[in-house]
Amino acid sequence: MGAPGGLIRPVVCRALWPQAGTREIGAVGKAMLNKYARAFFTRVLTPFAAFLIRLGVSPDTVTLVGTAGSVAGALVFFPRGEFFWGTITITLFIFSDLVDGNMARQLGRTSKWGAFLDSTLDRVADAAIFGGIAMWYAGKGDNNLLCAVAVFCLASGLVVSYTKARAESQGLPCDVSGLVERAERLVISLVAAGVAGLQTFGVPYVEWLLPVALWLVAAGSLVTVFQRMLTVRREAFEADRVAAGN
Ligand SMILES: CCCCCCCC/C=C\CCCCCCCC(=O)OC[C@H](COP(=O)(O)O[C@@H]1[C@H](O)[C@H](OP(=O)(O)O)[C@@H](O)[C@H](O)[C@H]1O)OC(=O)CCCCCCC/C=C\CCCCCCCC
Ligand SMILES: Nc1ccn([C@@H]2O[C@H](COP(=O)(O)O)[C@@H](O)[C@H]2O)c(=O)n1
Ligand SMILES: [Mg+2]
Ligand SMILES: [Mg+2]
Repeated sequence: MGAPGGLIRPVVCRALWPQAGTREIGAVGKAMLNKYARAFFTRVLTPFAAFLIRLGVSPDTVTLVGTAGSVAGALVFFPRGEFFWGTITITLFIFSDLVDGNMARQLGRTSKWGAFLDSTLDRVADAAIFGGIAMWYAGKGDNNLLCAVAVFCLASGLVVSYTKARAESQGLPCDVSGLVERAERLVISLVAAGVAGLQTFGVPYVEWLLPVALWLVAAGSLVTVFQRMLTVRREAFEADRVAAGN
């Protein structure tokens, strides 16, 4: 998980920038879904997480199996244009990303390794999802422009996440999620892909949804990269100023 809600005290940042020592990021720092939907899904998924714990399953196993299932769903179905079944498969597995952390918290075993594994494998699943869509448009979907937009979604999504990871590795809080973080990227793309996939069953007028979603995610991710970069730029300048004693 990125920054948990509540009080954040990054040790390095505090040393560099004492007045930034206590930051309430829970309310302001999260995009819409992470802010509102996460609490709901936490309540819904907690009994399932408890059930897996009773079976002796570890959070890391859930992280790994969830990613493997999402990647398989994306790379088996999407390149063939089977968007309905691809989306159903990915959706079944991708909620593991909300279950693994829930299990770790119930066990009182949240760990730095778990946080690293969770975030790193998020990138793998995201790459497979947008890569699978790009492969469809590069092949039978036969649309170079949409292939490029899907590749842009893939790359910009990675950059969105990288901005935060790189800032935090320097002790700079990146306490703005921006317009489109991971949950938004996935919900917009997967809802559109799933509904567009109903075309296979003869549902008319749905095929335009996926292109629209891709353009939205691409534009939103670009805005988000700038939002995060500007936030980190401000914080980096301030930290440098304080370190220089000005
Ligand atoms: C007509 C059919 C309509 C169907 C409607 C279905 C509606 C479903 C609607 C909503 C589902 C909403 C689920 C939203 C859950 C959001 C909760 C949330 O915010 O979780 C966040 C979490 C990501 O956070 P992490 O902390 O684990 O990871 C961080 C993240 O990777 C950061 O990346 P960044 O944001 O910066 O790019 C990193 O920086 C950070 O390091 C890292 O820790 O959640 C997720 O990512 C998982 C979200 C799951 C989203 C599931 C989407 C599935 C939705 C719909 C599928 C619809 C299927 C439709 C089929 C249609 C058939 C007709
Ligand atoms: N295998 C794992 C996965 C996650 N964690 C911890 O949970 C946090 C992420 O929570 P989510 O609700 O977003 O999944 C993560 O930062 C870790 O602290 C873990 O310990 N092991
Ligand atoms: Mg998770
Ligand atoms: Mg995750």
